[in-house]
Amino acid sequence: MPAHPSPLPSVLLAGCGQMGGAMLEGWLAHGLKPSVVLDRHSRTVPAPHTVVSTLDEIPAPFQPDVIVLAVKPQKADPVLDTLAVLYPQATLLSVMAGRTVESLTRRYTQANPKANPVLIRAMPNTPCAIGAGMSGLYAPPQATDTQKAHCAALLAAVGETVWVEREELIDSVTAISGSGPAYVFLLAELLEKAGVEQGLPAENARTLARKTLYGAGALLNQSPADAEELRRRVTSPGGTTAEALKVFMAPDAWPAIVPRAVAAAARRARELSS
Ligand SMILES: NC(=O)C1=CN([C@@H]2O[C@H](COP(=O)(O)OP(=O)(O)OC[C@H]3O[C@@H](n4cnc5c(N)ncnc54)[C@H](OP(=O)(O)O)[C@@H]3O)[C@@H](O)[C@H]2O)C=CC1
Ligand SMILES: O=C(O)[C@@H]1CCC=N1
Repeated sequence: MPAHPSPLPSVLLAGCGQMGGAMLEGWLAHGLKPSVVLDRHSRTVPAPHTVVSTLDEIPAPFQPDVIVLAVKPQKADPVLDTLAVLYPQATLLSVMAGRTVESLTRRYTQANPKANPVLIRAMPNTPCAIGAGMSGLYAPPQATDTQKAHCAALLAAVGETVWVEREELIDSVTAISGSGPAYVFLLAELLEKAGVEQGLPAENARTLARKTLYGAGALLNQSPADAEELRRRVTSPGGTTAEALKVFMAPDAWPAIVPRAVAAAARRARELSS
């Protein structure tokens, strides 16, 4: 990944697990103003950045441009309570599924009635770790251009970004691109298994499945053609693909299952909202 022409804003990354860690890898590759990572599991970051295992360990003068909330939604409240005292005027970028601007702001101001935070939401995905992330962002009307630019810069440094105009659309983004890599990894697992059932050695089945998803993804990314057209180009009339697609595209198969799965993810995001 090329070095960023100007360093990214300084962050306090609260939570450095799967998603926080993926973003941090990309940010470090780009160049980040001196930042602090909070995570209770030991990890290291190169100087001048520091890792703390509790918020009490943050060096007193440190004032991040953006606090990135990347803990599980169910574990956010104690973190918000302490942050509200330490950083009453913060710009917070939440990548948490579900939790709304209103619920996060309410918790923050309950913990410190003098706090006046601005919450921006984003839904990234783990390919951020290799600069191939896809993030949706939402900013409420009170967010300033600088606050939005800082948050957008962080996510643009690790992939593509789209802004959505209504907060509830972040739940839709979550169900498509936030959770989406898992759907693709599931397909890789199932193709690999099916390859073994067809008699391929396990190592071959694994390579064939992974590289097919990689190649098809890269072609989708580069080609101006619609996915549907790219699919047609593989499907010879009366050939092998058509037989497989009859199974995948049966009315009770993928055309029914994919929207149902996406709706289930979006529903769960709404359940996590408060
Ligand atoms: N995983 C993904 O693909 C995506 C996740 N997200 C969102 O990102 C957020 C994080 O998800 P994910 O990265 O998977 O979760 P993880 O559990 O992998 O990461 C969170 C990390 O923060 C640590 N942590 C939590 N609370 C504290 C605390 N008070 N002090 C110190 N460390 C703490 C956790 O430790 P411990 O486990 O011990 O609590 C864990 O190491 C979620 O809100 C999720 O909705 C968004 C997009 C995609
Ligand atoms: O499964 C989850 O809840 C998180 C949000 C999107 C991806 N992982």
